[in-house]
Amino acid sequence: MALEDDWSCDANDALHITVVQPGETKPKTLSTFHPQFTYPIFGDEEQIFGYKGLIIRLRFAAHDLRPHVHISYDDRFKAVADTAATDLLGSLKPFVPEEALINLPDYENAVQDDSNAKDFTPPGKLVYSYEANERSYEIWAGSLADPDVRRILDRAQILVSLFIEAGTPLATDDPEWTLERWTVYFVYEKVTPPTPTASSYSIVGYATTYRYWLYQRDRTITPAVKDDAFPPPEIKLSELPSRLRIAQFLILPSHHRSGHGTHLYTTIHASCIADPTIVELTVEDPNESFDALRDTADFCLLQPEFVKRKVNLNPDPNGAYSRKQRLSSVPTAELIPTDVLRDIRTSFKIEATQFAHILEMFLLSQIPPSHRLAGGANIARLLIKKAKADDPDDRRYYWWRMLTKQRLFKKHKELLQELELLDRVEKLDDTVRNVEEGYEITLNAVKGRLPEPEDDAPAAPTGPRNKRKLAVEDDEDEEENVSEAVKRPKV
Ligand SMILES: CC(=O)SCCNC(=O)CCNC(=O)[C@H](O)C(C)(C)COP(=O)(O)OP(=O)(O)OC[C@H]1O[C@@H](n2cnc3c(N)ncnc32)[C@H](O)[C@@H]1OP(=O)(O)O
Repeated sequence: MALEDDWSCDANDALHITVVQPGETKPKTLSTFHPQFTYPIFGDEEQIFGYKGLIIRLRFAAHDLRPHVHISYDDRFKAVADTAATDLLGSLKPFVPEEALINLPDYENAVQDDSNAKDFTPPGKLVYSYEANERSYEIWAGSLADPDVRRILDRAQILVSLFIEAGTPLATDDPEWTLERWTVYFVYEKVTPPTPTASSYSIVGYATTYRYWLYQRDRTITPAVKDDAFPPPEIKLSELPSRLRIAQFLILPSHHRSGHGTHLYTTIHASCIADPTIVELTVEDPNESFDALRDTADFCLLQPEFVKRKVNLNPDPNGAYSRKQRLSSVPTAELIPTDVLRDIRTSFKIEATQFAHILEMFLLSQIPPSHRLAGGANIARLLIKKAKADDPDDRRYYWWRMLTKQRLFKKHKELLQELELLDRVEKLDDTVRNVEEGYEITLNAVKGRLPEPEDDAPAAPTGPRNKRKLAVEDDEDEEENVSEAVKRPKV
């Protein structure tokens, strides 16, 4: 134990990632940061044994990401029987390209005297430019079938293991027809070159996306055996109706919370909307911070459309309030304009569950804060009065909870039906409360980004930003669980 304590160190602390560019006489550091994860490389404990004062420096050239690994330490444990220091190069080799293992002076010379750097442009095509904090940025996109895209992606991919939990690098040596399904987006800052021969591009982040075919059965056609020519004409995957899926999405830590992720996501979304063969945008296993980014971006996109199309909850569905009837089911089509909403969802190409979340957020935002949980709404009274509450905003809030519960129930029906009735009611109640708390956080985050509300319109809530708590887990494609502690922030 004592031996391990003396000679062990935290792998995340030992690994330093450094972005470099040419300096006056040798490369200089632009930014340095630590990884979020090293378990794929050094094991679940993220510990390295056998070194004192260990620094593993992983360098990237700012423009073309030319990589380099340099290892230094003060002392190394001398092997005793079968106890030996971690084989650092052996652990790193599967994750870094061979070119990263040259000696440091050669690497520094290659970066300092790179004769191609001055004319470097990111691979693919320039698709979007923007300014932030008086600095200029560009987003470039190219197919993975392009060798220049593959070269930069191969260099960048170690970052996937270091920053995306359960993320795995892409195989870039697949056959061309499958590489063509992938588009890689790069975000670069346009910088003043530090030397006359240096590049004016500096990496900020990147994302990979792929198309996958969407099976759509035309029910107006009765299947029949056809006498078509054989072999059939070549099918181009890029022309078939598809979903677009974001696979890896990464902004370097030195650029976090400056809106780059939002620009990148919005650019990918805009490309889906512009492409008639793409039916909707989906995301592969998003984490909590990506969900926060996606929710804020989608809310800002859809909110003006909801306002323009006058989407709101009808507080008196089917005249139920006036007739004081007890309804046996949630009258969805009377509460919300389902046709208008279907039209908005398909034209904005947003996946159904994500659209439901954004719609629920919007409908919640239309109820004045004092009639919502966050503003101290009297839930006990609401549960007695239900749809017969006197105030239309109380009725709206009642129906908002019912609609949200209905969606949650449908989605988690099998799991919920395993519970006793009282437990089921309690679980749904907890879940809808957690969902609402999560929505309030997003509404709070988008406050400054949307036009100011009219005087009589409800304002977005204020309050501290806290972590979202959930009772039911959600994932677009995978089996879902009812649980207390979940990775996904919403249901
Ligand atoms: C499909 C996948 O790859 S899932 C994995 C996603 N990638 C990673 O987790 C890798 C490491 N992390 C990152 O690359 C970045 O933190 C990202 C991509 C998640 C976010 O990128 P950023 O450029 O920082 O996002 P951006 O500045 O546009 O944030 C927009 C909004 O999203 C929300 N948001 C972004 N990051 C976070 C976070 N860590 N926690 C909570 N909310 C967040 C905030 O509301 C933010 O607005 P605000 O800063 O005005 O409050």
